[in-house]
Amino acid sequence: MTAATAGVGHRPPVRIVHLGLGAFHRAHQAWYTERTGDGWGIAAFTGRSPEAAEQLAAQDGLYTLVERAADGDRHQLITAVVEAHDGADLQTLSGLLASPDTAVVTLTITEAGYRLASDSHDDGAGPRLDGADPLVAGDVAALRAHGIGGVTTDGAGPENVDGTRVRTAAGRLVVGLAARRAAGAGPLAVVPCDNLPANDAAARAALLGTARLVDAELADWIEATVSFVGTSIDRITPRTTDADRSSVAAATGFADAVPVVTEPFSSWILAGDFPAGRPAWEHAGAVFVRDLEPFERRKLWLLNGAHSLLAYAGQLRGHATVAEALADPAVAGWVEDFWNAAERHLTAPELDVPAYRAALRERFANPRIAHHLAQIGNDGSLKLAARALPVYRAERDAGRDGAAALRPVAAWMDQMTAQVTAGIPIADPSADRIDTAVDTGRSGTGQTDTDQTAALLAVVDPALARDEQTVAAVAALRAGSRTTVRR
Ligand SMILES: NC(=O)c1ccc[n+]([C@@H]2O[C@H](COP(=O)([O-])OP(=O)(O)OC[C@H]3O[C@@H](n4cnc5c(N)ncnc54)[C@H](O)[C@@H]3O)[C@@H](O)[C@H]2O)c1
Ligand SMILES: O=P(O)(O)OC[C@@H](O)[C@@H](O)[C@H](O)[C@H](O)CO
Repeated sequence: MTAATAGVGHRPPVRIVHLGLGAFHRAHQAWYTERTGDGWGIAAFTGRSPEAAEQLAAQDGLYTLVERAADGDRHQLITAVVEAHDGADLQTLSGLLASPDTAVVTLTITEAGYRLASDSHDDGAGPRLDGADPLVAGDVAALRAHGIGGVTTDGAGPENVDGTRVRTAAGRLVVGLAARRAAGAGPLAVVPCDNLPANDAAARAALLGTARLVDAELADWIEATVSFVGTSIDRITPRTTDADRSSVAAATGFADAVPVVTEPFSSWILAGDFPAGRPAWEHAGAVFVRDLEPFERRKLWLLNGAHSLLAYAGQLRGHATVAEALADPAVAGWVEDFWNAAERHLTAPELDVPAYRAALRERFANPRIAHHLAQIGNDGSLKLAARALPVYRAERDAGRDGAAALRPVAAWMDQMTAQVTAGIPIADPSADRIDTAVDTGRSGTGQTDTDQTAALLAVVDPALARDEQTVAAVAALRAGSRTTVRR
């Protein structure tokens, strides 16, 4: 499929730069921008490998979005992504950010992509860049050695000591924003669209943290000029499969290498300033609010928290997808218990939690969306801290035991233990620490299951791991569920 074969004429100019060209960006921000129809084009960069950009560029950025409802598929051609590039192409990124036409930078780089210190939430001071992270340290060293403006016209530029380009999203943005500053192109808005609390603060911490380690003047300029917009983003979008590609080809007649399959539901709630303008996303259903936090909590706790519970408890009970796990009465009961606990702390009337829960039951049960538990279970050490433990803390503060909110954590521990034991790789930035923690409880070490529970909890939340009552409660849940696990 190309623009010519698809009958697509004039394409809009680039006004949005996106980092993290994955399925979700194409199902969500690109879809909203397309629906708005006011002529904003997107230049999207991959995160870690050029493949997705090469595939999309070969189709002139065009792809099919499949809205997969319980009763059928609806196909739509998306034209809003007008350029697709390898994320390592700093020259193109710098050129686009140096243009005053570019007004917005969106991000879907995963929670792990922000490279934040895992104990950030302990001191209450907000998110903080992990300067000791090897990728961050490598980028900082490269940028110091070569200079931020060292991107040459042939695309060569600041390279890490091992010869690879700047690799973190924040490092790349720092290079691009230096070019923008030098060109006098003015302010812009950074709009993170990843599932983490206060994602505006996370993006700010990553970007300013990196800039401060490299060039204090540039950091001051970013602080004064760049706006960080908080978002709550929602649209269940599983990884595209070969079967999806075949069904799209059969339905549309186009051999699309990178279609995206998503649910009909979509939500985008935003709070913050757009100093250089933005598409009228509200015309496509986005909602702009002053206070994002209640909406963000509702989504992260009820949807993503339940997803994590389903991912670990579901896999332990032999299920592969969300719909399958939810059809298991034991798992569904644990989800309802978790939601009951969370709902007690989601009291703003505009949240309408009963309706939100009813919609979630229906969305999760969509039998035609095969959302794999293994994909959702990735990076659990980061996700649980934001999606389950805040509910536990709120319950404890209210004088209750909060056990229902510890179940996702207990299930994660059992799933991690099962994976390590079976030699199944763990996709998590703390995989090595998880491995070591699982070993804590092995026979012959003289340590107990409780020691293992404490060691695993320390990977997720070091402060809670020092609380004996919490460790005992998680250990009790693990012991209780082992008797019901079907292998
Ligand atoms: N898929 C969904 O249902 C959904 C819904 C809401 C929000 N999100 C958010 O979007 C993110 C991406 O989801 P997706 O479905 O597009 O996944 P995906 O695997 O299709 O794409 C992930 C993208 O992030 C990039 N990336 C991965 N790790 C990175 C890193 N460490 N640094 C920089 N970039 C990195 C990848 O290269 C890729 O471009 C999620 O992690 C989540 O925060 C996803
Ligand atoms: O995308 P993640 O990895 O942050 O979380 C996995 C899922 O819970 C998530 O993708 C949801 O499907 C999504 O947040 C729905 O809007």
